[in-house]
Amino acid sequence: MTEPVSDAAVDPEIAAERAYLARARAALEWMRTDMATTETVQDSSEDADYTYVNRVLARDRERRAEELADLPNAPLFFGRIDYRPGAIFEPAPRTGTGSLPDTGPHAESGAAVGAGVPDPRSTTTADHVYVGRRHIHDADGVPLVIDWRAQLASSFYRASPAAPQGVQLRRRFGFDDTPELTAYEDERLVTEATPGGGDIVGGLLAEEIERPRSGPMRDIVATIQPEQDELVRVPLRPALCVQGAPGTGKTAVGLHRIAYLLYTERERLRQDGGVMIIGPNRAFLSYIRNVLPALGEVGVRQTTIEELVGHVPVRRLDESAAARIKGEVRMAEVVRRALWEQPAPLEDILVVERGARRWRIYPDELAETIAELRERDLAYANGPNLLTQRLAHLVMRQMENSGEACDSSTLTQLRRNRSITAAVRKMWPKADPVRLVLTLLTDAERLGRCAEGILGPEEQQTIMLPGRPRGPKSARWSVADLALIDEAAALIDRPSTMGHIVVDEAQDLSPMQCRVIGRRCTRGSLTVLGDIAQGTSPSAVSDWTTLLGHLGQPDARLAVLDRGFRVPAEIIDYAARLLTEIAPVLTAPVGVRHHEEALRISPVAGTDLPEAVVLASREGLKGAGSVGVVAADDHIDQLCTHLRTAGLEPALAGEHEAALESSRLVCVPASIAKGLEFDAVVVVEPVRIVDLTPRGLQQLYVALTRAVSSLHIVHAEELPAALAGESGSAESDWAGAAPAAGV
Ligand SMILES: Nc1ncnc2c1ncn2[C@@H]1O[C@H](COP(=O)(O)OP(=O)(O)OP(=O)(O)O)[C@@H](O)[C@H]1O
Repeated sequence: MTEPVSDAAVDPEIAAERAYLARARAALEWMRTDMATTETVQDSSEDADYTYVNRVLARDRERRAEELADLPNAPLFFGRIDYRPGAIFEPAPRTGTGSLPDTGPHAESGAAVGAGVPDPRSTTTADHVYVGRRHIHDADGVPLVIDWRAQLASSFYRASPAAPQGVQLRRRFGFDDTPELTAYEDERLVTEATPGGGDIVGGLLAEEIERPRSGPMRDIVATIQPEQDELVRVPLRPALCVQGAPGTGKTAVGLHRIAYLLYTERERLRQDGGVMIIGPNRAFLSYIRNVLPALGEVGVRQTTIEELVGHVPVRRLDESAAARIKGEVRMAEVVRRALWEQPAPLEDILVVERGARRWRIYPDELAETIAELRERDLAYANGPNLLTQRLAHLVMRQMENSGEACDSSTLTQLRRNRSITAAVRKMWPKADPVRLVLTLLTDAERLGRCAEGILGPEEQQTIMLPGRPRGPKSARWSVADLALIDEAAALIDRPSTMGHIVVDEAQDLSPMQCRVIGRRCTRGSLTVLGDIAQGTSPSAVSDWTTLLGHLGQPDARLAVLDRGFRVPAEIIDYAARLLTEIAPVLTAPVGVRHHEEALRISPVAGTDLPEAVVLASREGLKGAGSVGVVAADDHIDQLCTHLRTAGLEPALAGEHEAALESSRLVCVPASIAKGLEFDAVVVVEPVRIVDLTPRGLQQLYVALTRAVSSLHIVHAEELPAALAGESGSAESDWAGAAPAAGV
């Protein structure tokens, strides 16, 4: 790989690439104008239908023209791959009539772009294919830039010296903020072996990763790595599950995968209900919210499991024991029993009058009919209709047996018969999922009945709702309760499904939450992202096979990402010491970047701790980008206040939607640190994070792996055993550190 070249004055290549960029920009402008001004197809102003069609077409054109607007901050291309001359483009003379070549979702990789298509970038030495965020062609249909999702573009991401895929050279471009092309970096794939088997991180990639963080997550479309690209492009089905160490790009892969799937399967996904991404909390969703729009996708629902279930607001945190039991799959049967114990036969004979005659259905027949319906896998809400139908049939059969002439209208009349409809209402009461779970968790007798042989008496006691809520509104629901309510709701009426669901931080899902997602998923169209080592919820499972089973996707493809892009090797190696305790089955991740000074550990006296945090924060703020102070949830408010008193202006993550963007310094409760990242991180009193929750070590592992450039651990108490001892870090004894030093 060559050193990045960045001086336009001395490098004629940069001047040439800038000229090409200007040409692409002009072509995009032409595409936009063409889209906006081309006449609508139909033109018959007297015909109302045509007028309507014209309006629809015109609106569609306007929308597509808007999509073609030149985004001010996004370069039109970010890379180039070179093939031998004639491999991609035919060196035909320019005809001016070239048809639009197929570089779309289904175009063949590596095949010539199209017969008779002239190529402005085909030189005597190479065919140049430019890769960007969207396809751009000129007025003659000549492709100037291909969409990164086109099949041909996958070689930009995946070609390697070992498997060059016909690519001779890969060029990555660097841009300034305007965005003007200011640099390029070449990698020769055919003639030059890449040292380290292609595992090195190029200068522009390292620069991109280390670009100071401010605000939400950015897309990585220009620098997707081969192992990531492979996962972005796997087909819709079967389900894909990605186990990835912190910072290996799972979230990025999930988001780019959505953009890719929408490119290749847009219509199918739309017809199947659209695409949705489920994240762990609002802070995380706010952090990722800009990535899909930057990739041109605005119609993707981004939600948490709480919002997805809806029904009631969450107002309480369960004790761990209660959350664990409520999250277990055993609860599905308890809820099922609670719902299906509701239909019950009348104790008396059902008498149906028709004219002068009376027909009778006896309680045992009613019981048999209800039992038969219970056996069937039907949605509870469909029961009344079917029961009415069955009862009408029973009466009609009696009528026929007694010689009465019956036809289809007899059945219709019987179905409307008042005695029958009133009996059905009584026997098959309406069910409301919230009320059902409320009674189940407040009525010990009912819970005892439904949980018989499933939950022990102590477990039953543990999951009862606190207080004596009088109705669904006064009850203080927890997240775990929502999954029970959703289970009931889905038994009553099947929920609508989605074309594709991406679940991030999936390791934290309880089995009952997995069922919430699984039942909304169309035939295995699911991407599951997570890291078993970061499982912090009380009911998190410890292996993917079990979790995928609960999601209803036992045949999912399991892939592993283990090259860490976010966290420097010095930090990830240190944090990975915890793995033997929290996830012994996982191998330690490999950090692709090295920063010798990345890790610093400062033991201080207890009384000095708050000041030491101020000091560490100030130091972090000296660098560019964001600083995160992560501490135990019951400690963070106090630290935040202290930082404010010291004249710093930290935001508190989770306090409001835009907290992460409102200040360079952010205080983060450890419980919501997952998925976030900061240029510099200060982790305060690790042992306090560990002691606060049953999965405290996992919580600490999350906290330690949020840093892009530096991690500073400040502690007064002993470090957890796995982290104590030689770390190779710069260890400074801050006991008695003079806060007045004015750092
Ligand atoms: N190919 C890449 N090019 C540039 N940046 C990358 C690349 N892959 C990952 N990154 C960056 O590394 C950081 C971590 O990525 P991401 O958040 O997707 O990782 P993750 O595996 O989901 O991490 P975690 O498990 O901690 O949530 C992000 O800033 C992302 O932009």
